[in-house]
Amino acid sequence: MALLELKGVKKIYQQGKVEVHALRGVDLIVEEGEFTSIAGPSGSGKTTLLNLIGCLDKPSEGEIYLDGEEIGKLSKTELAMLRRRKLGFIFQNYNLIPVLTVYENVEFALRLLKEYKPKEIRERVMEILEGVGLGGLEHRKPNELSGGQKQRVAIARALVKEPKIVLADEPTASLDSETSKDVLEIMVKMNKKLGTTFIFSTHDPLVMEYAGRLLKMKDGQIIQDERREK
Ligand SMILES: Nc1ncnc2c1ncn2[C@@H]1O[C@H](COP(=O)(O)OP(=O)(O)OP(=O)(O)O)[C@@H](O)[C@H]1O
Repeated sequence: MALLELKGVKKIYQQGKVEVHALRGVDLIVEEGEFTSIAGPSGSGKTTLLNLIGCLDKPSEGEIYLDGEEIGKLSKTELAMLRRRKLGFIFQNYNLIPVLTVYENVEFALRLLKEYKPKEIRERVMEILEGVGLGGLEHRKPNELSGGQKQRVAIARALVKEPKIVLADEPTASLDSETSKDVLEIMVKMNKKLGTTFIFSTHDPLVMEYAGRLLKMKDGQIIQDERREK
């Protein structure tokens, strides 16, 4: 079974009396270890699709299987557990906790899981911070970091629990092109090292260039699915 499978997924938002058809029947299979980017014009449904894959919302129709489980059948609590254990999120605006240090921001994601002993937590956090090139900066607060460094903290936070999939909504939108490149290189490196599946939504041609698979969306449907040799 594929890591992720969407079958006939539709999403309809109710805007007062008007129905907005954000996804109009999406079929998609994503295998473990893919580095996939979703492109498409504004309003084509990219964020809606990521939100459904991220178990932040449920489809109006169709089925989504994540690591063998159909997410439409899960309760809110089960969905939250699944999200915590199997998914990592990276956002355009980093979403770091400003009062916590770099170390504590990353540590927090592991503490939530309640599965690791303090020593293990320390080892894992330090290892992942080294991995994303933030060794030595663990005592800084987010406002003492550059944009690229903040996004690296977000990457470390997403990866520290070794999720099955990392979902990144416009991860380079707040970064200049040089920094975007650095951040993408880090994600490629972690994708290769840990085998984590990455799914991006983006307008950034650079992200599309790095992607091993490029999906194009239009009007709530996937209209192109292109794989590239890397
Ligand atoms: N909560 C909501 N309620 C009603 N309509 C919504 C909601 N969220 C999104 N939409 C609509 O659904 C459609 C798809 O939106 P979505 O945010 O998924 O597009 P997108 O491709 O991510 O766009 P962008 O590139 O601008 O972020 C749009 O028409 C949008 O207005």
